[in-house]
Amino acid sequence: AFVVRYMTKRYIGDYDRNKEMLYNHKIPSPRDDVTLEIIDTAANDSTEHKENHIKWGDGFVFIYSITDKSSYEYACTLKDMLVKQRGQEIPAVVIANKCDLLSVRKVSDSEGTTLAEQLNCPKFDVSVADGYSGVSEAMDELVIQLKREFVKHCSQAAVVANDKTKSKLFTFKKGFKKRISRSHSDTV
Ligand SMILES: Nc1nc2c(ncn2[C@@H]2O[C@H](COP(=O)(O)OP(=O)(O)OP(=O)(O)O)[C@@H](O)[C@H]2O)c(=O)[nH]1
Repeated sequence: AFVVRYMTKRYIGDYDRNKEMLYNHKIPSPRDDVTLEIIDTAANDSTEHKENHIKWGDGFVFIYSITDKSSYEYACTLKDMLVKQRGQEIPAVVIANKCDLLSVRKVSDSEGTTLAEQLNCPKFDVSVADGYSGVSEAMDELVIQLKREFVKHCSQAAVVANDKTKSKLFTFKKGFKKRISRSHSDTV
């Protein structure tokens, strides 16, 4: 429901929880359009499948329902897997969903905050059923983190490429010096 709300602004409340879905979502931008590939994971994924998703993803949305403790515990299990495989510095957001149902809350606000702290990421209280704004705000934040990570990655790659060029030049210089000194001693 969260992904479809984000992509279409509409609320559709009935999905097969055991079906994995892959969506493409284009975000128009004045400079370059960005296309997000979003996997809505299935509830019955095997451990291997989950690990593959963790390897594949550039960013992660951890959604739980505030009315369902087991959904929170499941999000915590996935958080442990993510941190173990990829560390804590991965773009992520935590979504405490179903905030229209506060009267039947089963997961406290501080539990949600703890999860977000462990992922070093922000938490958003939303109701997918009630509206689009909370959903888009959370996804905008994730996209900002993804872009930041992308820029960091590009500049690191540029530094590595620059270092490689420098070390090639250094080898060349050394070789050149040797050759010069050898030819110098030949003539003396
Ligand atoms: N009241 C309320 N119901 C919601 C909200 N978001 C989703 N639901 C309902 O919660 C159920 C599960 O939503 P899904 O989007 O299918 O969530 P899921 O995690 O893929 O599926 P489950 O594992 O079945 O919870 C559906 O019946 C939705 O209509 C919300 O913000 N408020």
